[in-house]
Amino acid sequence: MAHETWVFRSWLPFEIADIVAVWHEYRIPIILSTFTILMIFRTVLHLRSSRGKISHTPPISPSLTAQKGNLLGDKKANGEKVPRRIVGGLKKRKSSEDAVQIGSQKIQLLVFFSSLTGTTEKTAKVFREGLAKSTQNLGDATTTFLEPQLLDLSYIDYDDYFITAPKTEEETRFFYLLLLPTYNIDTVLDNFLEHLQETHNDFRVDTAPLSTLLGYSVFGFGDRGGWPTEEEGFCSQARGVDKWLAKLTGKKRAFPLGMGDSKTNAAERLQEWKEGVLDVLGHIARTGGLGEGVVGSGDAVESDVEDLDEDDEVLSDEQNVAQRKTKLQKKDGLNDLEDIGSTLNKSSVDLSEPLEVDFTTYSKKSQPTAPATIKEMVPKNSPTYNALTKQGYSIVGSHSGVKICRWTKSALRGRGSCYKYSFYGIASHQCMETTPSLSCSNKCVFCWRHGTNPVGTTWRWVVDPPDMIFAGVKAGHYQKIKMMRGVPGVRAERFAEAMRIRHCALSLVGEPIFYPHINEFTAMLHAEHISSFLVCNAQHPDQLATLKPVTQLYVSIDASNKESLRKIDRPLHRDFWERFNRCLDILRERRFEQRTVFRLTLVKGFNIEDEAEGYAALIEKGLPCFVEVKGVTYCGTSSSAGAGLTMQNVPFYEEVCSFVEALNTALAKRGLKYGIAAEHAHSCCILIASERFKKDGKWRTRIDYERFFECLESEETFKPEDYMGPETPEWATWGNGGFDPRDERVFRKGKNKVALTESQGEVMGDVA
Ligand SMILES: Cc1cc2nc3c(=O)[nH]c(=O)nc-3n(C[C@H](O)[C@H](O)[C@H](O)COP(=O)(O)O)c2cc1C
Ligand code: SF4
Repeated sequence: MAHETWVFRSWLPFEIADIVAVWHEYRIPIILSTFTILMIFRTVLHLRSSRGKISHTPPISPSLTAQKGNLLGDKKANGEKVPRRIVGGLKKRKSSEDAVQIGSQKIQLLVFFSSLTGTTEKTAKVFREGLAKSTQNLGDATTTFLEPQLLDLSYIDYDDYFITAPKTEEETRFFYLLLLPTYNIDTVLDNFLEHLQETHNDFRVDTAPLSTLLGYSVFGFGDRGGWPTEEEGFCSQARGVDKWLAKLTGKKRAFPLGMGDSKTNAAERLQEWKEGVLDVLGHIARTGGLGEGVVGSGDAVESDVEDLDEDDEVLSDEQNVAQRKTKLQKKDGLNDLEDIGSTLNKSSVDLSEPLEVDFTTYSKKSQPTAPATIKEMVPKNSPTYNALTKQGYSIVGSHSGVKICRWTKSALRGRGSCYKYSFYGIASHQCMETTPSLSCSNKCVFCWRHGTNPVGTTWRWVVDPPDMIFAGVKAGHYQKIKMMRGVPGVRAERFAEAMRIRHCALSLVGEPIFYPHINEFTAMLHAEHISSFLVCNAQHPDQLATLKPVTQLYVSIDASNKESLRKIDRPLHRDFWERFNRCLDILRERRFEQRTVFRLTLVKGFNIEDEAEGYAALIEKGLPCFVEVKGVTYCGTSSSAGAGLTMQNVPFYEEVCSFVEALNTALAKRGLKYGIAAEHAHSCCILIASERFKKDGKWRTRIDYERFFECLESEETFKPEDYMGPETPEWATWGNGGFDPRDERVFRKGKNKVALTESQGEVMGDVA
């Protein structure tokens, strides 16, 4: 350094040498201040430029034009066009990523429509205005709903909206609503559908380029006068658009496809659909995402998966993540249901004393002593708990369960209700299947519960309060219904109706009257005008005798004689035959207080052959109002195989019919006034009814539910005839098959329609 200074001095002027000396003296402060000044300057520039951007950004970005250009192809430096890949498809993202950043979310609703004769256009304008008003109050401090925009599909460029979602520089996310008529002549809708299909199949575009949308939902207008059913083309184009958008958005159907007949119910259907959509938008505002949904319960027997078109099976990306998460966190979710109990401080029943109920003997004297510690029937993490939850049950508290049955799912999709609709008017999508006791005292060979439920002759477990069970099963049921929201084919109006439980089938698994507070539980159902169909196994006469009236009371009659009953029900009680007979006596006594039913489940090789006379004798003893005869449902599980059941044990529908005819003749021979009233071939089920339920030559097997509640609330004695409903519809009567003509008949892929659905019944995994 000394050498360098000498060199400078030898040829530089004196002042420069001084500057160098100053530099050496003050270089650190000089560098620091220069750096600070530069940083301040840069920050000021940056702030000025970003302010300019915010104030001038339009809601929909002009960048679309650029994207369009890109789609047609990028140019190489030499001007040659090369295919361009549009990215934005079905990314595997964390579910939270899908959510709009809380604190900055802006939601833009785009209402697309198409119209030829003007009806949809008028409706869409009014709809948009209503939507603008309704969404004004839907947002909060963190979410703003921008004024919904109306877009005519005849005038927009599809590339602007249906290749990728519009982009804005602000944090705005889009939600699409489409109101579409259907035309079987050439219209703009054909081009639109073609565009969606081409985009999906375009090798340059990822398969789900619209996955950045928050969600979408479609409503179709059609004319049932000219196109009565979906097969004949009712709303076919709306259905097509719904399907393609499911693919393009990566399964972001936010609410089921709505459909209305423009000549009759379109306004009503549209209103229901709109309410459903608003509900989802509220959910998005609160949580930033669509929420969860599943195709089915996941169980081979119970799941709907095989009913879905492979490429139509639609769950949102987020839903799929949620579904996996739900599985992983099932335990936590169930804890929520269980927690309902702990939050109910005051139960309507005094539970301070653990209840010990003896079902093994009629003697009132010999109550066994209580065990030192009372255990839970189905403790969490027990093998039973895991097995039941795997089968799709939600366990409520420690001994109750709820599950949505396949018929409920089928009815939500407009594919038919269970036989109880044909016979009694129960709409399956409004029916909750539950039990307050997962434990049973039989091990029936045909039980589709896979032998996983606990068994016992004595209630020796903790007893949960009925109000906790009631709240828990309802919450579990609604949760499962909501999870069906994104499933293809779910009908908007049925989904809306399903959010009000109207019927309860107490028959899921186990034995409902095993539960010591069953009367309090059914009273809670009735207080909310939910009908009660209670099935018991004819093994608990004491409980049956004290049971208060339910809408319809069943006993399972699984055999006509003692030996056959022992083989088929494998009862735990030694005195099972005496118990069984006593139950029949009780039923006979109760037949003028409530509707009583014998449920016969026919198993070939076990309880059909030569037993018609035996069953007729039992009917003579119990004189039930109705006799339901059903072919057994084969579940194809290892447990049914273990019990010795195969498809050979499943009777063909023709065999069930022959048996019913033989039984009917046997009843007539005994002078009993019964007749074959109705059938539901789809589930291999036939109804024999007492002529008490025939008026003016017409069967009246249906129920007037509101009348039932009136009778109950009057606190006066009433008879089953007092709540007898209207005539059984023609299509449900014997000889007409029993399939509701309003529903769409769907046959499973690769299965022989005749063999399965007509002859051996659908495997609906349900005998409720
Ligand atoms: C020529 C013609 C063809 C139609 N084709 C169908 C059809 O295939 N399926 C359907 O459900 N409705 C069909 N419709 C009924 C219309 O979709 C329905 O009337 C709709 O409300 C018309 O809406 P717009 O007035 O907005 O054009 C058709 C109507 C016309 C006039
Ligand atoms: S099968 Fe049973 S649970 Fe399912 S809808 Fe019918 S009655 Fe309800």
